[in-house]
Formats: sequence, C-alpha cells, structure tokens
Amino acid sequence: MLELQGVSKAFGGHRAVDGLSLSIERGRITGLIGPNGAGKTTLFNLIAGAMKPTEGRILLDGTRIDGLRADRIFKAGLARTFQIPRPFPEMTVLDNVLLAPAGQLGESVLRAWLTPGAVRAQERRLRDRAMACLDFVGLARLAQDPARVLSGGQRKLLELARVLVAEPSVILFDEPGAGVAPALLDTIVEKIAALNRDGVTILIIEHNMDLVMGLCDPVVVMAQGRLLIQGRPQAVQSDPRVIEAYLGGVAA
Ligand SMILES: Nc1ncnc2c1ncn2[C@@H]1O[C@H](COP(=O)(O)OP(=O)(O)OP(=O)(O)O)[C@@H](O)[C@H]1O
Repeated sequence: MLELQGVSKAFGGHRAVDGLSLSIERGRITGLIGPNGAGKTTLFNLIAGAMKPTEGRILLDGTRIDGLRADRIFKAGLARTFQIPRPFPEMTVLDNVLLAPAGQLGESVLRAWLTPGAVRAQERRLRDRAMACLDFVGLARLAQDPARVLSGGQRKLLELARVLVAEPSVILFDEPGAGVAPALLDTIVEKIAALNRDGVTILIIEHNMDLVMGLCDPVVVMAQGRLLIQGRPQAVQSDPRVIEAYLGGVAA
C-alpha cells in the first residue's frame, strides 16, 4: 500500500533518514519505534509531504507521491496527525473539523454564484459528516465549545476527527499516546482499532510500549535513520539488537 524505496533525508551533513526501504501492508496497524533521534518523525514528514526526500521514492498504491505537496497527498487519501495537535483555540470544535476538507464546492466564488443550492447542500453534507466524525471520537457534545476547553487527550481526538472527514485510506499517527490521560488513552486505542477494522491502513510512531505491543503488528524498528528490524511485536521486543539500540540511545 505504502512503499518506501531507498529514502534518505539529509540536514546538512547529517542523514536523519538514511537509505530506508520499507513496505507498509494494506489493512494493518504497523508500529514504528526507535530511540530518540532515530528519524521517525522525519520519515513521517517525508511520507506526508511536509519535506522532500534527498533521495529515494515513496509510492502510495503504486503511484509516486514523493515531492508532492502535503495537501495533494492528503487528497490522495493519506492523512497524518501531529504529536502536539494545535487546533485554533477560539474556533469551535466543529469549525476546527470543518477546516480540513479541501476542494469543497463553496471554495470557488464563481461556482457559489452559479450554483448556490449545490453549495448549500454540499455544506450541509460536510457539516453532517464532521458531526458524525466528532460523534465517532466522542466529542459531539462539545461541538459548539471553543477548542481551547479541550484537554490534551481530547485534542488528539479532535485531530483524529479532523483527518477522518477526508475519509483517508492511510493514517499516520505521531505518538497518539503522548500527553494523554490513561482513561482517554483507552478511547484513542479503541478508535484506532475500530478504524483499522473498517479497512484503514495505519502507521503509528509511539514510545508507549504497552500501546505498541497491544495494537501493532508488525513493528518496525528504526535506529540512526535506518531500518533495524521488522517483525511480530513479541519477537521485536526481545531482539538483542533492539535492546542495544535503545541502551545506546540512553547512553548517548
Ligand atoms: N529540520 C531539521 N533540521 C535539522 N536536523 C533535523 C531536522 N529535523 C530533524 N533533525 C535531526 O534528524 C534526526 C532525526 O530526528 P527525528 O525527529 O526524525 O527523530 P525521531 O526518531 O522522531 O525522534 P523522537 O522520538 O525524539 O521524536 C535528529 O538528529 C534531529 O536532530
């Protein structure tokens, strides 16, 4: 579904991602782990179009997406969530979700003038869909509140609703468990699993090992910009190379 071929990203002389090749299988929840500075977030930036690779190719369903703008990749069905979501604090929760869909009919003034009925119908459909997404993540009752009232965990759920409006086929989650209270963590894990049951392919960066072991299969380990190993969660967890990479990371 998502294929990386010899992907590198250099910052000056430092290769944050170094000749990485990887296949993300359709319909799975793949975990991406590795010590701090391994290059995980840089890899997400490359896949989602926030950065261009220095070398290599990235294919989504066989079509090259490396070098495409982030909004094009989003429209092609690949969405990402951020480690620290930053909703517009004074806008309502619902309006924050409605910001996401690009290319809606109402965006074209000429079109709005020619076909106001179609625009209104489209807006209604979008609102309904945004409300359904908020309902899915459990935030529907807060739809009219300003986003600033949300807790860290609720912001992650809002972020999820925001990307779901676009009906992505692949979602990259950057540390969905970070900064989330334990009660909401279960909700987030449950929502990710439910989306996956619905056929969404998922790639997750996460430092919380319980979350990774319970949710992800396979698990991919990165160290120093490279792929260290890829395999079943239990096998990865007990692999001496992985333990060494983490201990090396702590010592550094
Ligand atoms: N924009 C940038 N400019 C220069 N160096 C960068 C940039 N982004 C990342 N790096 C460097 O690239 C390396 C990989 O960073 P990255 O954030 O991708 O790691 P990570 O695995 O996501 O780490 P963490 O788990 O701490 O988030 C680090 O050495 C980092 O300092």
